[in-house]
Amino acid sequence: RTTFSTLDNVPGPKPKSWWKGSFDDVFNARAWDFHWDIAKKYGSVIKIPTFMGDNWLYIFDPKALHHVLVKEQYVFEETSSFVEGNKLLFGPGLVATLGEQHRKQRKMLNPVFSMAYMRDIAPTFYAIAYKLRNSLARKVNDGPQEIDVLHWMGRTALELIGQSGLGVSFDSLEEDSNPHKFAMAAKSLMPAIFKFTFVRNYFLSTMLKIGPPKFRRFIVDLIPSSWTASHDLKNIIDVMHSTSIELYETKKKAFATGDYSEMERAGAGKDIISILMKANMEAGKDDALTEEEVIGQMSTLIFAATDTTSSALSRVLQLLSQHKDIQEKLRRELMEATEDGDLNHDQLVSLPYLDAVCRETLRLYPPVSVLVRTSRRDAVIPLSKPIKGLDGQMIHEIPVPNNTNIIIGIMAANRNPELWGEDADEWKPERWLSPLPEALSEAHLPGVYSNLMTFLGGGRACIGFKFAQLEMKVLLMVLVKSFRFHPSKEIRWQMFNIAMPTVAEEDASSIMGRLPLIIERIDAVSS
Ligand code: HEM
Repeated sequence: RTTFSTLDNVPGPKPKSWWKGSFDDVFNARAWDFHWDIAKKYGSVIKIPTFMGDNWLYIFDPKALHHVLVKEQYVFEETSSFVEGNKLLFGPGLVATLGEQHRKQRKMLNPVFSMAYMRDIAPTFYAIAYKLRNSLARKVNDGPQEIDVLHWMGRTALELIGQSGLGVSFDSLEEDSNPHKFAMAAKSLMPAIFKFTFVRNYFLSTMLKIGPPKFRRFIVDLIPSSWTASHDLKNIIDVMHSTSIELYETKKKAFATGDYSEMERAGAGKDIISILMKANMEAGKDDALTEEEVIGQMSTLIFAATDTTSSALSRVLQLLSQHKDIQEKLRRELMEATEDGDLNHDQLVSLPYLDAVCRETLRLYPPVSVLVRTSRRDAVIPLSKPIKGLDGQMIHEIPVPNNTNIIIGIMAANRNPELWGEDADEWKPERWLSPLPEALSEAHLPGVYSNLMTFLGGGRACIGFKFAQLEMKVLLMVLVKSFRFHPSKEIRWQMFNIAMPTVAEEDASSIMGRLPLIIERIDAVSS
């Protein structure tokens, strides 16, 4: 800690406090300006002072990103706090495992997210989208109404992954239906976890060394009920875990007896977990996952698919409400394309303007703005172009000691003006209709999707990125054809782990989001 290293020599913001450095500037609900300012001021490699003088590295340099996420992905792993925290929350699924165990799980799950699955699942997506449309249509039957779009997108995203991921319906999407307890738990999960960000980063590993799980649970039970955060989180985990086990046992019984009646009410056994369970039964001993690992994928999928998708959908509807011309142009494309009825998967994904609107939204407003990796040994991170160190010397690569935390600047990479041009921070779907800047293709960003880091890249990239795009496109197709969206109240997006909209004038400390928009019915929707 007393030796001056290359990492110390990297420019970055001054620490706000000796205790936490700039940690709270980087990770807080209003951190947008801080992230934009440091990207503009320091460029694509930034030193972030954190807890007690510890330095983290913030990167969006393309070569550095490629190195960390692809080339040396087993050196730069998820942080222990992320993996251990997720294991407590969801069990040993994809987001809670590392190295060989994670690779093995991806090997079993990657084929499930195939193009054939996407084609199969498209009708289920349409059916859910029409249910949503009919409920909204009933609400605006007598004229335009203010509606909380985030509420409906959240319920819909959960229903989409519920039916197509787990083969179960959590929500009839009726106005006054009682959501399933799992749906309630999933909805409260993100805000509940966010309260533990600092504790999770710095103390979780130590806390996990205290006695067996039963003892730790006993300790949590002793925490006074007035400190509700820990009890809320424990109750949420209990509901998600017990529901996953129930579902798993139902499916197992159905496979064993051949009686699919229970399962076929939703998903007809075509859901991700059923496909995984079948493949797992046929897999060799070396490839097969344990029951615990399969069960671990259930809450993982719900967690990974719900808030991300509803955040993206809410954002695109808000943007359309603010850009009438783009909304009309999109509607025209959708109307013309569907003169002869609904489009199948392949027709839908190849509509150019719909695609441009989705890509541009996911570029400028990635639901996940930053992620953290940690070096598991001493390593060297190469850079696309040298930066000037604090001592005036040029730095061409950065040696990082074992256990250095690296912040992956997803949003900063997606808005880098050196790659996207001077209008990088404007929402312009049209940019996707002409060839993209040469600098961008030459940069070789490691993202799995369209030169974007939104779904990350490498062995831990989002496994559901095609699923997410299809969800967005089906819902936009159905909703934009049926309704006109207008802005309502001033909205402030919170930079939680996943971006969430709130109403600016409402309680600033609220961590349950809301996105009121005025919805006007424009077609003869049969309700
Ligand atoms: C717009 C929507 C979505 C966005 C922006 C998004 C983004 C991401 C990102 C950035 C990661 C990397 C997380 C990390 O390394 O810590 C990730 C991982 C993951 N995503 Fe998504 N995601 C979306 C939708 C979905 C959907 C719909 C599914 C499932 C159907 C899904 C399943 C997963 C899973 C299982 C992982 C963990 C992969 C692994 O560790 O191997 N995501 N996602």
